[in-house]
Amino acid sequence: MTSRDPQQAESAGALDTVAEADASVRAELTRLRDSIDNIDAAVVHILAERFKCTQQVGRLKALHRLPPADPAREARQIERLRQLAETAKLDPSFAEKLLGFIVAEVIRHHEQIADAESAEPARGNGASRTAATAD
Ligand SMILES: O=C(O)C(=O)C[C@]1(C(=O)O)C=C[C@@H](O)C=C1
Repeated sequence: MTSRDPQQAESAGALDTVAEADASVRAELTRLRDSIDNIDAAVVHILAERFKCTQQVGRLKALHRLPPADPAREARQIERLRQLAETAKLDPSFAEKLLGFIVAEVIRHHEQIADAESAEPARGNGASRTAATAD
C-alpha cells in the first residue's frame, strides 16, 4: 500500500510519511537503511574497480586490434553468474540482466578507446606500440 491514493491510504490506516511511524519502527528502518547505504557504497566501489580493469582490457584490445566484444566470454560469464546467483538465492535472470547492463557499458568504452586509438595511434598506450615498431 502506498499513500499515492489518499482515499485508499486513509481507509487502510496508512501513514503519509515515515516521520509519523512509531519511534521503534523508525529506528529499525534507519538501521536497515544504514546497511543499504553501506552496501550501495560497496557496489559503487566494486564497480569502479571493475571499470578500472575493463579500461585496461579496452586499451589492450585496441592496441592489438581485437574486437571490443567477446560473445563467447560473455556466455561463460552469464552461465557462471547464473549459477552463483542461484546459490546465493538471487534471481538468476536479474543477475544476467545486471551483467548485460554492465558489459554493454564496457563495450561502449572499448569502442571509444578503439576509435581514439585509430584516430591517433601514436597517443596514449598506442605510443608503446609505435615505439616498439619504430626504427
Ligand atoms: O573480457 C573481455 O574481453 C572484456 O572486454 C570484458 C567484458 C566484461 O566486462 O566482462 C566486456 C566485454 C566482452 O564482451 C566480455 C567481457
